[in-house]
Amino acid sequence: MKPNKIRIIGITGGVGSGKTEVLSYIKDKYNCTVIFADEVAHKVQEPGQDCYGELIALLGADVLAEDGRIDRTRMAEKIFADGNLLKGVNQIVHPAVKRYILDEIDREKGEGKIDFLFIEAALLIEDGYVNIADELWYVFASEDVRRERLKSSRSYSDAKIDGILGNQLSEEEYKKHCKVWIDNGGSKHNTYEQIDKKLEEYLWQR
Ligand SMILES: CC(C)(COP(=O)(O)OP(=O)(O)OC[C@H]1O[C@@H](n2cnc3c(N)ncnc32)[C@H](O)[C@@H]1O)[C@@H](O)C(=O)NCCC(=O)NCCS
Ligand SMILES: Nc1ncnc2c1ncn2[C@@H]1O[C@H](COP(=O)(O)OP(=O)(O)OP(=O)(O)O)[C@@H](O)[C@H]1O
Repeated sequence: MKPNKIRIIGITGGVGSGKTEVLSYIKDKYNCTVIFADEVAHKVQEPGQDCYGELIALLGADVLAEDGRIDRTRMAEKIFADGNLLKGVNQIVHPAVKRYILDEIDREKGEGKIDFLFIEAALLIEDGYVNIADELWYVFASEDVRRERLKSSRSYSDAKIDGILGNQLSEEEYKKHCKVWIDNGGSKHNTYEQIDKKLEEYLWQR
């Protein structure tokens, strides 16, 4: 039997738009692999991994927690308030994340067992994943809705949300680059219906 051709789909959207929520539904229902760029970014920052030393050299030893790991809250406070530091961090972390993801894609293509491979990242467009994925999906909800969800579920402060939002693309930019738009401003059920419609269509076309 011919191995499946895997469709590679990048999922993007602003902070709190529902990317993780969308993917946890997809992961349970479809024959796919999901890679979360944030998780990979955290992995490559662990002691002993590629980016650890370089990040401390850039940010200072005061970002370290007592156990020697990088304290994410302290790191976020620093980098989302200082564009140059954010740029420096991105230059260190993003190439390592991309290497990891490209290796995973190669591995999955070699095995040929899944129908879809999803890559979730807030920064897919900025980081050139446009060429890596077969297509990009944009998950969106209004800023007010996202702010409310982030405050209640993650206790993010307004200042933290503002800092992150200020470093992300505008709605128009996201929409321009993404072929599929998923409106997650309503109920989860409504969002799931949009996803099923799209993915079932792809499975039928195979
Ligand atoms: C700054 C860090 C330590 C904050 O960690 P924390 O656990 O508090 O938040 P978390 O990782 O969940 O990020 C919250 C959200 O902020 C946004 N965000 C994260 N990094 C960035 C960035 N470099 N630029 C713009 N938005 C970002 C994303 O929407 C993300 O989901 C962490 O985000 C990080 O390591 N960022 C640098 C690596 C990176 O660029 N990751 C993004 C995907 S490659
Ligand atoms: N349709 C929805 N209705 C109600 N709550 C939702 C809905 N979609 C997502 N949420 C909740 O909103 C919060 C943010 O969603 P989620 O974590 O999926 O966003 P994200 O885009 O992955 O965020 P980040 O950019 O930080 O990675 C979560 O607590 C999630 O459970």
